[in-house]
Amino acid sequence: MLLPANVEIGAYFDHFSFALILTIIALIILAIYSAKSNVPTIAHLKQVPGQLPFLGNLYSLGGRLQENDATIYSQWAANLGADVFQMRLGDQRTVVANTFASIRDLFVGQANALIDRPYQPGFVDKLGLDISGSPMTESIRRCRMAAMRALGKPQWPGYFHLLEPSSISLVNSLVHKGENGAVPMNIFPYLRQVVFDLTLSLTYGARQVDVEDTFTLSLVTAIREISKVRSSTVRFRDFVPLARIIPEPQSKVIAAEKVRQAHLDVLYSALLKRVAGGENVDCIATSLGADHLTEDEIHGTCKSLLQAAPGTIASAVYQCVAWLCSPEGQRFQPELYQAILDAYDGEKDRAWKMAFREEEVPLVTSLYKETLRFYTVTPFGTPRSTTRDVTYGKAVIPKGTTVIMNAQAGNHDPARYGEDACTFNPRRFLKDHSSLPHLTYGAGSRICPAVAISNRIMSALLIRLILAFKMTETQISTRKPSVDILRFSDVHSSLLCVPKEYDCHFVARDQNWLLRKLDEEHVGL
Ligand code: HEM
Repeated sequence: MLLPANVEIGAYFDHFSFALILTIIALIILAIYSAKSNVPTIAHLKQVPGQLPFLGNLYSLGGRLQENDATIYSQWAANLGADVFQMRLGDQRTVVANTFASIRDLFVGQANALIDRPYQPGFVDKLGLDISGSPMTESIRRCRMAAMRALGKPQWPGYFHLLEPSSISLVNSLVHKGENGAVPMNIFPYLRQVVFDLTLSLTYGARQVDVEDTFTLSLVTAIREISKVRSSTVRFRDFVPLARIIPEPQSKVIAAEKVRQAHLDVLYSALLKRVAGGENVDCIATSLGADHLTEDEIHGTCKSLLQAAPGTIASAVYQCVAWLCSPEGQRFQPELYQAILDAYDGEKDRAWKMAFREEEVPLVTSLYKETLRFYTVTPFGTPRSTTRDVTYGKAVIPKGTTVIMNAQAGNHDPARYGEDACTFNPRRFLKDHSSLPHLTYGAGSRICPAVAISNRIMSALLIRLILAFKMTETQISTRKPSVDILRFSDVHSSLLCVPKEYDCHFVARDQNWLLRKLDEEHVGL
C-alpha cells in the first residue's frame, strides 16, 4: 500500500482505527435506531415476526402483496393464533384487533382512550385541517360537532328537496341512456353524483347537476388522489423518519390538494356572492355563528365532508346493486319488491314518495346492513392512537400506541355472525337489531358521524331502484359484477375499497308508471 511520504505507519493506523471505531459506533447507533419504535414492545401481546430495519412490518402492507392490509392482518392473526397482535410500522408501535369481540372491547369498551388519531407527517401539515386524519384537538372537536349538527336528523327535511330530485335524475338517466335495459349501464357515476350534490349543498350551499361536468370530475379526481394515501401504509416516508430526510418529489397528493383547494375557492366565492346579494343560504360555510368555528375550521369541516362522502355511500350502494343483479340477487329481487309494497299496503306511489322520509322496510334495512358487513368497504377502519394506557387481557397498551381495527375480519367473524359469516344473507339483520351491526362505519368515539344519514340514503336509493327496475348483470364476461367477499375490489392500497366496475341492464318494472313518476316530479328532465 502506498502512503504519503510524510505520514508514519503508526499514525496511519491510529487514523484508520479511529475511523473504524467511529464507523462501528455509527452502525451500532443506526442498528439500534433502525429497530426503535415510539413505544417499547408490549408485554403479553404476540408480535409479528420478520421485522426489517427501519421498516418493521411495513414492507408487506400497502397493497405490495396484492392484498389489502386487513387481509394480511388476518393471515398474521391466524399464524400467531392471536385475536390481538402487535407489529411495528416504521417507528410506530401498532396494535391490531382482529375479532369482533376484541374490537368491541377496545374501541367501544375503552372508547375515550382511543379518541386520537396517529399523526401522519406530510398530510395534515401540508393538506390542512382534516377531521378524520387528525388527533382530537379542541379545534377538531368543534369541527366534528359542526359536522354532526349538519348531518343530524333535525336537518334532514332540508335535504329531501335535494336528494329526491337527484335520485329522479339517476333513475331518468338509467331509463333513457340505458334505453330501458337495452344498453348496459355503469351506475357508479350516477350514484356518486347523488351524494356529491348533497355534500356540495350542505357544505357550500352549491349544487352540480351533470355527472359529466368538468368541475365535478376534476374535483372528484383530486379527492380520489388524496384518499389514496390518507391513513394508508403506501408511503414509507409517513412511518420512517429517516426517509423524510430525502426531499419529496412533487407529490401527486400536493398537486391534488391544489386542485381541490382551487375548486373549493370557486365554490366559496360563489356562495359569498349569493350572500352579498341578500340570499339566505343555509350551509356549513355560512354557519360560523352557530358553531363558533374559525374560517379555517369551517373550510376544514367542509373539506372533510367532501372528502369522505361521495366514495363511501356510492361504493356501498354500487356493491349492493352488483349483488342484486347477480343470478342470486335476481332471484331475491321479487321478494324485496314485495316487501316494499307490503310495508305500504301495496301503494307503490306512497312507497316511492316516502323513500327518503322514513325507513319502514325491514328487508331493505337488513339488505344494506348485510352489504356493509359482507363487503367491508373500509376494511381496516381509520387508525386510532391511545390517549392513555389501555388494557387488553394481561397486556397494557401504553399511551401513544397506534391501534387498528381489522373491520373486515370483525365483520366476517363466525363467533359473532355464526358459521355462515362468509355467506351473503340479505335476511340476516331481520332479527339482529344490535346497535353495532357491523364495523364498516368504525366504532366508539370516532365512529363515522354520518352513519344515520348514510343508512337513510342507502335505504332510499335501494327502494327507488327496486320499485323502478328489474336489474340484471350484463352478459359480457369482462363487465360482469364481482360478488366475491374480498375480491369485489381490486384496490388494495388505500383506506377505501373501490368495487370493480361493472354494467347492468335496468328494465322498467312498469314502464307507464315509471314514466308518469318521472313526469310528475319534473325536475327539468
Ligand atoms: C357508507 C358510507 C360511509 C362509510 C362506510 C363510512 C365509514 C367511515 C369510517 C370507517 C370512519 C372512521 C371511523 C372510526 O375511526 O371508527 C369514518 C369517519 C368519518 N366519516 Fe364516514 N363513512 C361513510 C359515509 C360518510 C359520509 C356521507 C360523510 C360525510 C357527509 C362521512 C364523514 C366522515 C367523517 C367527517 C369522519 C371522521 C370522523 C372523526 O374522525 O371523528 N362519512 N367514516
